[in-house]
Order: sequence, then C-alpha cells, then structure tokens
Amino acid sequence: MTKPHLELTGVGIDFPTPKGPFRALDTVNLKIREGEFVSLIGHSGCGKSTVLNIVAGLHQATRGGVVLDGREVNEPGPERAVVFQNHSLLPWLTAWENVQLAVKRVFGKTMTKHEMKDWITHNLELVHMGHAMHKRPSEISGGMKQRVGIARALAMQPKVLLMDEPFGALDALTRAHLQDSLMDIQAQLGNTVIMITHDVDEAVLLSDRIVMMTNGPSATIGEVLDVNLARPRDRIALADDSEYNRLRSQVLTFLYEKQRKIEPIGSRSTASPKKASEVA
Ligand SMILES: Nc1ncnc2c1ncn2[C@@H]1O[C@H](COP(=O)(O)OP(=O)(O)OP(=O)(O)O)[C@@H](O)[C@H]1O
Repeated sequence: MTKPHLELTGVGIDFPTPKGPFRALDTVNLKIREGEFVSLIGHSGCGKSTVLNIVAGLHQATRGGVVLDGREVNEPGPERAVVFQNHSLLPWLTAWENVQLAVKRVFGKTMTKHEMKDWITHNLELVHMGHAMHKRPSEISGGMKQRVGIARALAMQPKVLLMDEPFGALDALTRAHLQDSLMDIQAQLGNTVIMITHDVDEAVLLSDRIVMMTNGPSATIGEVLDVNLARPRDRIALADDSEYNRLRSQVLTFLYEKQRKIEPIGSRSTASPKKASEVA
C-alpha cells in the first residue's frame, strides 16, 4: 500500500475538568489518501470538532498522534487551513483584504506584490466572489461570507482543507449552491478535505468516505462507509439513484439505530430547526 498522506494513530484526548479528566476521544485511527474527501458525522458532542482541532494543531492529543506527509502535527500551520461554520472574517476589512491577510502571511516572502494581487483575485473568482470582492462582511450575505472564508483557506494552498460544518448556518438553497461549488473546486484542485457535517445528504453527496463516530465519552470511529458514486455528482439525478439511497440509509441506520441517542426532554435547542436527515 502507498504511504498515507494523513494518518491519525491511536488518537485520544482527555480534557481537564473540575471533576477530573474527561476522556472525549479514545483510539481514533484513520488513514486518508491525498485528494480524498472525508466527512465526519456523529451525534452532537461526540467529538467531531475535537478530531478536526487535533488535525488542525489547535488541540494536542493526550495519546497517539497525527502525521501529515511524514511530519508530526503538533501546532497549527498553513498546510492545514480551517473553514469554520461562522466565516470568522475580520469585519473592518473587505473580502479582498481578508484573503490578502492570509496570502501575505503564507506567501509574503515568496510572491511579488503583483503575484499576490493576482492570486487573491483568482481565489475570490474561484468561489464566484469576483463581483463583490471589495465589499465588507456586513455588506454581503451569509453564503457569500462563507465563500470568502473558503477562498481565504484555498489561497493558502493547503495540503488539507479542514471544514467544521461550513454550510451549517446557511439556508438550504445557498447550502446546495456552495456544496456544488465545493465539488467543482475540489475536482479542479484535488485538495484533501475533512469536513464535519450534521447533514446525511451532504455527507453522501460530497464524500469519498464517511467516517461515522460513536457517541462519547471515549468516542471513536464506529464505521467507515466508502462512497463510490461516480463524479461529477448531480444532486437531482442522485435523488432516485439506488446506490445513493442505500448509502444514505446506512448512515441513518448507524446514527439512529446503532448509535441512538436519548436526550433528556427539553435539552434540544429550538434555535435552528433541523431537517429529517440532520443529526441531533
Ligand atoms: N476544552 C474542553 N474542555 C472540556 N471538555 C471539552 C472541551 N472541548 C470539548 N469538550 C467535550 O468533548 C466532547 C466532544 O466535543 P466536540 O465539540 O468535539 O463535539 P462535536 O461532535 O463536534 O459536537 P457538535 O456536533 O455539537 O459540534 C463534548 O462532550 C465536549 O463537551
């Protein structure tokens, strides 16, 4: 077998709490190929963001570790760009300037000013933000802000794109547009992507593999599902595709039968109603 691009081996983490250490993750093992699109799915609080944060270098594993192209990950780095649910753009800068900040940090010493200018514009055009690149975050929609966040991450030319529910705060139509854009961009650039999602349809539509996590504490990988649907993928055609529906029901079975989560009455937030295929 060829050497894996990104490898998580025996990853576990204990968070200190006033009641003693809380074992959030235990023995997470995962090998990811270059250019692979992997989704992480599991019930709320199982540890998806913690896995992503360990790969990003934002958290240190208590046990085990992460290796990217032969180098151990123990701090954040531009080769692992993160896109969060809430864009995290600086509000006083335009879309262009937000991307510029990241580009200067990564390529300030290797690109000329002119090259950087072209590169920033190119990445904003890639996410269809060419027409609004001089607007500030307050002047653009939520979907547009997420596009800028993705452009900023891509402009760093990361080996791995880490996405924590990137479309979770968007309405269904905007989400669908952005999913399609992300599929196009990944087909063009071949980035390795790890994406957290609560949306089963999104996981099946976008992924090469779906990693399904068990409930915590001591959460780990329960099952991994290969998604061998041909690309490019068309959401409308797939709605009637038997393989698509088989994969979808396998994820739902894992979540709602094998890892069924019984929540105390009244514990569910009413802030954002979820559709039937979204995980609580
Ligand atoms: N810094 C921390 N200190 C203590 N406990 C933590 C810390 N960060 C996360 N946890 C706990 O670890 C567990 C996993 O949290 P995490 O945010 O990774 O879950 P998640 O699957 O991403 O959840 P969600 O889907 O709701 O975003 C949870 O029980 C959470 O309360």
